[in-house]
Amino acid sequence: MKFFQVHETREVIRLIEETYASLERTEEVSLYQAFGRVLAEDIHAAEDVPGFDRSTVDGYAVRAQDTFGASDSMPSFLDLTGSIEMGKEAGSIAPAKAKYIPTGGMMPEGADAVVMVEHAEEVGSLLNVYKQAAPGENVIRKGEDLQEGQLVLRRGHRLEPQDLGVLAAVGVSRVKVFAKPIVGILSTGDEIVPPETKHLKPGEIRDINTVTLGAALQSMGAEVIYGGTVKDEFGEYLQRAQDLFEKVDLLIMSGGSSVGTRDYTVQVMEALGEPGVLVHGISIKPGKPTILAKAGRKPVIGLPGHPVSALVVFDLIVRRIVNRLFDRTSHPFDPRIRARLSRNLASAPGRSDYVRVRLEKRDGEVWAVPVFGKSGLISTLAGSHGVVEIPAPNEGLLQGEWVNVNCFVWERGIVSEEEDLSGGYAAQRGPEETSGCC
Ligand SMILES: Nc1nc2c(c(=O)[nH]1)N[C@H]1C(S)=C(S)[C@@H](COP(=O)(O)OP(=O)(O)OC[C@H]3O[C@@H](n4cnc5c(N)ncnc54)[C@H](O)[C@@H]3O)O[C@H]1N2
Ligand code: MOO
Repeated sequence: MKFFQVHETREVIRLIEETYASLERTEEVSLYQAFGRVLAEDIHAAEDVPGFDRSTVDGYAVRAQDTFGASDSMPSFLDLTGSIEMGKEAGSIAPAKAKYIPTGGMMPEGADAVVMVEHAEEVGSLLNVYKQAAPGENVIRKGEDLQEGQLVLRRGHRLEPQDLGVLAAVGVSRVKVFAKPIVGILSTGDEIVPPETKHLKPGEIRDINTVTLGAALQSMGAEVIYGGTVKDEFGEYLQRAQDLFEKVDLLIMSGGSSVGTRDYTVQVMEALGEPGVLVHGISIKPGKPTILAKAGRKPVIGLPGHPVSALVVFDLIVRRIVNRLFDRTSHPFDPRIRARLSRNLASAPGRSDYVRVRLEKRDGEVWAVPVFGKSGLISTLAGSHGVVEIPAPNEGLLQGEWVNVNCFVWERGIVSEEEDLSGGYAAQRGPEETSGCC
């Protein structure tokens, strides 16, 4: 065992990638149950979306060239040859003809633009057009949304509401997703009692980490088994850990990770199975006494008892392990925002510091205001919006400096400098195609 030989964060992240494997357990769910689940297959569009040219307005389907030069004082005169009904075949139009078309209606063969009703007037069987239309105006082209054969969503992508819309559009009503990883949480400490405890005895404190870690896990799409609290007694601790370990894909233990005489977490982890403890100590603050182990194929993690440390380490390290379990590869967005630091921050070189900050808007700029306090004070975390990292080689950051604030947005993928931020959409569009309505 590497007893408190601290490892650098980067080294630990690499080890996570190399050591813990995807569960490769999948299931099929309907679109109605797919929100928040992680895709276990690439999805290709089996057909064009839409499958036909459609109008985006209520108006008249025309050949654009028949309207060229039209204005209030010099309208174009077209023959009105009927109406298109929603969900029905649209037929065709000949030159100098027009058909009424509702929003979403199918464009008739021969028409390439729609004149809005506001810009035209029916006079008997004639249509006066007062504004010229450009080819393609007010029309969504066949396949403009998605093209047959196109890769639309990638394996490893978490399904958001808009993704479910894409699946519905291409007619995929059931999808293969990764099974939810089952994660067990066990909190240790003689002083820790359940949050429901009305009256605390001297020396007792209520269990904070079980609920904070559980919620963070749930927001990532994991299924949580709450193991409750266990006393600092090796036999009982091991028994409870073993019972929980049998039921889960990942076991998280909070507390007892340091080097106190009753800190049994390392011993319990070693006893759960080979290869045992891989890392005891990371060069970060808070969170130094974090433990990473593996028993058989399963990851077992020991988090520091201090509530701030436990949640900050979850965000930085454990999130990666959970994502690994369902092979989650892509990121819906970058949760870091740029802000200016409101005061100097000192740091000891050789370890990465994660300083809690509150975000404030001052004169149109976002400022990161450090929230100081010991890592045992959960209220400091509740009063923060994220953390600023002071990387290991740095001795601090200066007031007014622009920094990245890693916001506490629990549901998200991993974002680091090296990783691409393209999101789950396989299709990348040019900037000129990203704007516009309808
Ligand atoms: N001699 C040293 N002592 C300590 C070191 C060290 O390097 N040398 N590291 C300190 C750091 S840093 C941390 S963090 C803590 C971590 O200790 P443990 O993981 O062993 O945690 P405990 O001692 O069990 O608890 C620490 C603290 O947190 C409270 N706690 C524990 N579990 C919960 C919970 N579920 N909910 C709320 N609060 C909890 C506990 O009562 C203690 O006050 O070690 C330092 N010591
Ligand atoms: O994990 Mo400890 O909080 O570094 O103070």
